This record gives sequence, structure tokens and C-alpha cells, in this order.
Amino acid sequence: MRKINLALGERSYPIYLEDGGLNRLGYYLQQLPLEKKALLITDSNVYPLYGEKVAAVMRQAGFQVAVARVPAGEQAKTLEQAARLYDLAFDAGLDRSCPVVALGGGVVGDLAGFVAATYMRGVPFIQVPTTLLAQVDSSVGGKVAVNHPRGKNIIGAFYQPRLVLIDVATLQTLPARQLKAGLAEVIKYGVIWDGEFFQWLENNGVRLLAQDRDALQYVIETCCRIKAAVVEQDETEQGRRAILNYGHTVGHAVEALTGYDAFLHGEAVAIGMVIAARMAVQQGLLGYREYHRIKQLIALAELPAELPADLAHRDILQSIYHDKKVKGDQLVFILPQQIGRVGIYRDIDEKSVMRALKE
Ligand SMILES: NC(=O)c1ccc[n+]([C@@H]2O[C@H](COP(=O)([O-])OP(=O)(O)OC[C@H]3O[C@@H](n4cnc5c(N)ncnc54)[C@H](O)[C@@H]3O)[C@@H](O)[C@H]2O)c1
Ligand SMILES: O=C(O)C(=O)C[C@@H](O)[C@H](O)[C@H](O)COP(=O)(O)O
Ligand SMILES: [Zn+2]
Repeated sequence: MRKINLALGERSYPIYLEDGGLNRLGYYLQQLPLEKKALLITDSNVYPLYGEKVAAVMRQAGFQVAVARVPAGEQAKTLEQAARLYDLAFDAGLDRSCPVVALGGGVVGDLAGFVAATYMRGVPFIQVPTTLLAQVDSSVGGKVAVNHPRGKNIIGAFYQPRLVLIDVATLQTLPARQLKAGLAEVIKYGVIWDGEFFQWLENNGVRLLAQDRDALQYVIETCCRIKAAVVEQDETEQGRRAILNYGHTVGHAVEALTGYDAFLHGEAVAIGMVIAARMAVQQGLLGYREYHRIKQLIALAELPAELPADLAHRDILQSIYHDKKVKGDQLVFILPQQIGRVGIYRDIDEKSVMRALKE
């Protein structure tokens, strides 16, 4: 078992990385000051795989467990689903010391986290991520949210979990497309933070596609350490944390404009990362060779790199104005300066955006 401690002043929480760790969730929960009633939130795909096993482990640890299933996929990240989960929390008799446990990918984690943050103004929240994307990104750092028809993650909070338990064994059942989508956020860390990690990915990416356990463990731990370091510097994204949004300015627009359906989050972010890198070249910030390396690694991960032809660039531009990084009428982009370092640019004009959207 590997452990990372994410420290935010007096508040800190453990991130456990343990192959087969689902079996020890009860033990980890017993280390926390929790009342013994819990709401376990999962989705329709994850429940048959792990739901009852995790509920049994929690019951062996003395918890009364109510299990809630939401539909699988992005469409579940809504206020309507949150309202249904509040009812279930009431029915289960949860008080303010009773945990909400998220068992699933980033959608379950964001939705369950939003419910935990707002039910009775906040109850303990436990993250048990089961996709690569959730294990390397969404389960760490406290961003929780639901979508609004007019934008991604528009209704949410910063709400840290008490505990994150990452069991790489759960990735064995993850569909290949979902694994690849998680690689987008993995590649992101190489571009924004660690050029040597990026180079490791260039040399070992195929091992990840083949679900090489050691490679996955190394990547998950590396990404969690990077995310923890960034969140510790700027928990509520007043500045530096925005670098974790690299690729998301256009990525979120692609998701919203295609109905949160045609592209998985990681796929949309991959497109956004290439466009931001192209913009960096056009702005004279990044060399063409580095841009090409980013495009090549995204291709190695079998991720999309360009916008769908039927997506109007004007619509993307309009959607970007809803981005949460926007201040006033300033468009904000996270642009690579080299592989391993990005800058936050608040002075990007519409003409530059339209130029970068073109291949
Ligand atoms: N809060 C954050 O910091 C943060 C970071 C990145 C992404 N996100 C959000 O995360 C979401 C994307 O998360 P995701 O990519 O995990 O998608 P997801 O939660 O939709 O899961 C992907 C699919 O895989 C299934 N699944 C999950 N675990 C499985 C397993 N072990 N075996 C088989 N099937 C499994 C799910 O049922 C779903 O159908 C987006 O909404 C994005 O906005 C949030
Ligand atoms: O944790 C962060 O900060 C991130 O930006 C991580 C992103 O990968 C993630 O998709 C996040 O939900 C996007 O943040 P948002 O504030 O643009 O919704
Ligand atoms: Zn993301």
C-alpha cells in the first residue's frame, strides 16, 4: 500500500493506493470519527461489479449501508439526481456525522461530492474511484459539481474528501475507451508539470494501454502526487490551480456543445490540449517540435486531436465565455511554454482563438 497525505493547513486527508484495497475500506473508515450510517452512491455499471462487495465490507465494519444507484455517464451529473439522493440520505437517516461514499468514476464522484457538500450543509465524503480518470484526477482535490444545461460543472463547490481509496484492481473491468479517456488527464500532468514524466509516457504509453499493473500504479501515484502538490498551493483556484484546467477551456465547450454525449470528458480535453498547444505555437510561446510531441502522445493514447467538422467555431467561442476561469470579458487559456510548464494567459483575443481552432 502507498499513502499520500494531502495537507491543507490543519485539514489533511490520506490518499491510499492499494491493489485490492476495496477489501480494506471498512478498516480505513473505522479510522475516521464517523457515525455508522452511510449512503453508498454508485452507478448502474459499477454496482453489479463492486457495489454489493463494497457494501458488505462496510457492513462488516459496523456500518448500516444504504446503496444508491445513478444512471451511468455524464447525464447523471444533474440537480435532479442530487435531489433524489438527498431523499435517499434522509430515508437512510444520515445525520451530519454520517458519510457519503462515492464508488465509481468522476461522474459519481462529482455528483456524490456535491450531495455530501450540501446535504445538511456538509457531511463526511469518501472517494473510492474506479476509473483511471477518477483515480488520477477527480477523486483528489475537492472539486465537486453538477452540470447546468448552459455549462459544465456550473453548480458546485470545493469540498475535500476525508479519505481517498484507490484500488488499481478495479481498472481490470474498465472498458478500453474509458481507460484511454483517463490517459488525457495523465498526459495533461506531463505537459503542465513534469517533462520527465511526459517523456516516460512517450516511452511507456503502450504499457498503459495494455493495462500493465506496475505501469498503472506508477502513473496513478505520480499523478496523485502532482495534483496534491498543486491543490496544496491553491485549494480554491485563486491562481495557480488553474493550470490543472489545461485543455479544458475548449474541452468543456466541446462537451457542452455536443450534449455531453458524443465525447467522453478525457476525449474532449485531448482535443482542447492540442488546440491550446497550437495556440501556444501561434503566440510564439511553444516550439513546433514540442507541439508535435504533444500531438503524437495524444495519438499514441488513441485519443482524438481535432474538433469534429460539424462543430461551428463561433459556437465554441461563445461557449468559452461561460468558462469559470473567465473574468469580465477576458478569455483565459492555459498555454504550454515548454513540455513540463504552462502559463495562465488572460489576454487572449477572439482572433487568436479562431485561428487556433482551425487545424
Ligand atoms: N472533480 C474533478 O477534479 C474532476 C477531474 C476530472 C474530471 N472530472 C469529471 O469526471 C467526469 C468523467 O469521469 P470518468 O471519466 O470517470 O467518467 P464516468 O464517471 O462516466 O465513468 C466512465 C464509465 O465507466 C463506467 N465505470 C466506472 N468504473 C468502472 C469500472 N471499474 N469497470 C467498468 N466500468 C466502470 C461508468 O459506469 C461509466 O459508464 C466528468 O464529469 C468530468 O467533468 C472531475
Ligand atoms: O482539479 C482541478 O482544478 C481541475 O481543473 C481538474 C480537471 O481535470 C477537471 O475536469 C475539473 O473538473 C475542471 O474544473 P472546472 O473548474 O473547469 O469545472
Ligand atoms: Zn478534467
